[in-house]
Amino acid sequence: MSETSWTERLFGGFRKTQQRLAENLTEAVGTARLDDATLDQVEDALIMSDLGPSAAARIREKLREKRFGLEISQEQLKEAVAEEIAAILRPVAIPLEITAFPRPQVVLVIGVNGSGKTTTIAKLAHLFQEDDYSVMLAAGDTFRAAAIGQLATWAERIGVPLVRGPEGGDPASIVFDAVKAATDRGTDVLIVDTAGRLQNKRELMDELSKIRKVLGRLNPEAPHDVLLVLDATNGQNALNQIDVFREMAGVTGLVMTKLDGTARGGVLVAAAEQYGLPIHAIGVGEKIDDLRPFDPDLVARVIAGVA
Ligand SMILES: Nc1nc2c(ncn2[C@@H]2O[C@H](COP(=O)(O)OP(=O)(O)OP(=O)(O)O)[C@@H](O)[C@H]2O)c(=O)[nH]1
Repeated sequence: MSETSWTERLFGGFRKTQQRLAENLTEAVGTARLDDATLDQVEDALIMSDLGPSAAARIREKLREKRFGLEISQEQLKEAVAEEIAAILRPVAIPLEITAFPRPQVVLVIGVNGSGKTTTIAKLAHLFQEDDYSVMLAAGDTFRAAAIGQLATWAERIGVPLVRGPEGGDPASIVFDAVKAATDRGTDVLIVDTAGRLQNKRELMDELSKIRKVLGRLNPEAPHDVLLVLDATNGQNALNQIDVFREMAGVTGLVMTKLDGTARGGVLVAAAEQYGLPIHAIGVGEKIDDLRPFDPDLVARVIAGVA
């Protein structure tokens, strides 16, 4: 996909977030000079736009440092906010690099059901294919037949091999078979789907640690990446999931999906500020090329509504 159409899609996707922040900020700028009352309002506007108290406080502080007492128009305020959002996003906007030696690089994908996990796996596979990496998928979510079927459909559509077992099968043994198959074929990336039953933490933890153990036996470096897929429409709840999964599964990076069609895209900034985990990619739609690594400056401008 050309960068122009991705940029357009980004703007389209973040429209609701942008509107929310713009509305909230518009209310904030009542006076010509940046004073404490205005800064309070800006901070509130950022919190109401899901950027979280910590990012909001940081942005407020930076604005105060740089502009206190100076005249500021609404446009300048948005520009200044965009710059501070970019400063928060830049350190975490890190694409997922394929560096594992020996191959394959094993990417474990975790997240609650419905977060967009399966779709994200397909989109990630597609991204890697575009970079000429060979990809294999493993259907480690054996809890629901639908999950296996969905992954199989995607695998066929994008033309990547899938290692799968029966519904209720042992995820660890599927992962074992998949790593062996990927190693034999010299596949670059193996992406592993996992079950997302957060309501049964103990079982999920056991399952993940069993998968880890099997992986470790085949390759001490694996899994090389543990990606948590988050649904931006969940707002604050998405952040709680980072806490839970980090503790359970040692998350190495995030993918945030469904940034289109939600006014809660500010949660991307909250996640960046509060956790500092790499955000490898963002999803702004259901199509195969709706997931991309992101340009922090562009996304910051989109969120703040600066053209
Ligand atoms: N609008 C939008 N929809 C998305 C995005 N990513 C995934 N979806 C949709 O979200 C729904 C759930 O996605 P799945 O990939 O099935 O999510 P999952 O986490 O695997 O969920 P289960 O299959 O229920 O375990 C699907 O209808 C996807 O098309 C996105 O970035 N934007």
